[in-house]
Amino acid sequence: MSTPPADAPAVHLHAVGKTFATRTGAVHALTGIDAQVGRGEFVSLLGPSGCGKSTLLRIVADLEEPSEGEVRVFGKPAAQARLDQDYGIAFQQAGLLDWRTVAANIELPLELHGVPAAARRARSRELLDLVGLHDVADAHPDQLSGGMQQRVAIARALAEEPGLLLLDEPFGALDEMTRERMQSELVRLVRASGAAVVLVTHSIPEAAFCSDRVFVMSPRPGRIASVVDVPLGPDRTEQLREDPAFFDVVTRVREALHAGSGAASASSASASPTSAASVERA
Ligand SMILES: Nc1ncnc2c1ncn2[C@@H]1O[C@H](COP(=O)(O)OP(=O)(O)OP(=O)(O)O)[C@@H](O)[C@H]1O
Repeated sequence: MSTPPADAPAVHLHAVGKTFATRTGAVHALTGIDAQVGRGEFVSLLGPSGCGKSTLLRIVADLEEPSEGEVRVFGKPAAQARLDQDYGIAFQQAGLLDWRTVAANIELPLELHGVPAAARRARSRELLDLVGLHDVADAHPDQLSGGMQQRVAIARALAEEPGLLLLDEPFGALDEMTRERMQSELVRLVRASGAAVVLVTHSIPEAAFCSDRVFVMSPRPGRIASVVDVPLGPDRTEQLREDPAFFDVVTRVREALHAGSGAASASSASASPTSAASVERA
């Protein structure tokens, strides 16, 4: 394989579509997805239930094959990026192993890839500090709250210093207050690590608070109906939630979501001139 360009975006999707063959016929989950996520950029995927958000994330992660189109992760085919551990992934269920300690859970991907014990331990200590959990390193996951378990899952996803984090509703099972706290922590963590993020969410405020851009999807077959730029700067602190600029973004995302639901046939990323320009921006 030729060497991928050093400035290739974290994610590049061109004309991606996905059709599932089921016993009751074909399910057209995604069509005509054209988008890029820049290095270090935080993008959310928002859209009605069943519009294909998780499927798109799974395609980027090479857990699902697209039926058509091209997927590149840091300029490489998705399968190569998976082999190279270019991304970390976390889902709504933290998916921790209860028989391993918190530190041992974080070290698991490093262990699987043959990283020596001393280096693994050093990395898990560093990550536990980063997520504020160093005092529960030797606890077991079932002794932690849901929010703490999600922090462990995110630390585990960051263990191999990936340039990209793929997150599917990671805070979906948490109460509202914990969820808000986790959002600011997540933004702080990924800014510190420099990773790009693709976050699947159902929450308009979550997408607005965390993202640099929000990709709003139409109902099935899912396409990117519009892209909302979020000009709220790099620091996302709790005060931002009271800021009129934040309300403005929430309103724009909500309007885009409603417009997208009524315009299932709108062409992807061309709902407005700014959207088209944004989606092509690396
Ligand atoms: N393995 C599969 N086989 C058949 N159909 C599937 C499969 N995976 C997903 N689908 C269908 O594809 C469509 C998109 O599903 P997906 O889970 O990606 O949507 P979503 O936007 O993430 O939904 P939600 O917001 O409810 O989690 C749905 O109609 C779903 O039933």
